[in-house]
Amino acid sequence: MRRGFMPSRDSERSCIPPTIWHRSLAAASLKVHGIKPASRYWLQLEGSLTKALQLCCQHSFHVEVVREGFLRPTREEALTLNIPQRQLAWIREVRLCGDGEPWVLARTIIPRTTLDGKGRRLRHLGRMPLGAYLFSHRQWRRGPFETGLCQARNASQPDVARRSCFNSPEGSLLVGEYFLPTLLAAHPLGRT
Ligand SMILES: C=C(O[C@@H]1C=C(C(=O)O)C=C[C@H]1O)C(=O)O
Repeated sequence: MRRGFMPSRDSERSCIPPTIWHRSLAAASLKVHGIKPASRYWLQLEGSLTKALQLCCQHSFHVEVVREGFLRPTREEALTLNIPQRQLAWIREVRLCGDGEPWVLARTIIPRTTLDGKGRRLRHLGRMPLGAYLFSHRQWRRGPFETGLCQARNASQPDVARRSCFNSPEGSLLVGEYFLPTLLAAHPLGRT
């Protein structure tokens, strides 16, 4: 079982806690005393997370860009994407907010080669959800999910996450989604 420990990087600036990645939800479940039903629901959700969150909103959904730019991925992220360990990548960290409050933190790593050609659009998403781009271009295919166990530093931080690679002829990118307690409390089983 491949496990990746993502040590805190720029931890004083990143809002995302260090996370240990496991090949599957079952593998991650063996490491903790059970994973809550609400966490399981969101960890296993198929399709666009953005769309699922929008269905839970009473009045508004928006993306807050926390930081975006050419930064160095962690060694573990570079290994996952099979890119040189010291190569910069376009890194996007956002909050996905429902009805005005953050529900999901997301961290996306986009290798430089993926930004060539049509992929250059990925540097200019701004407040447009990444999923709106990926799921509207058929050449992008999502790989399997890994489950992450976060080292939350306080009760407002996520304790579970998922991540997957999206692949296309233009290249790949790695999307991590960290589920906040606010979402799990308000919408334990998604739209009701
Ligand atoms: C991949 C998706 O895009 C979402 C939007 C993101 C963004 O705008 O940066 C990042 C992760 C996702 O939760 C999705 O909607 O499933």
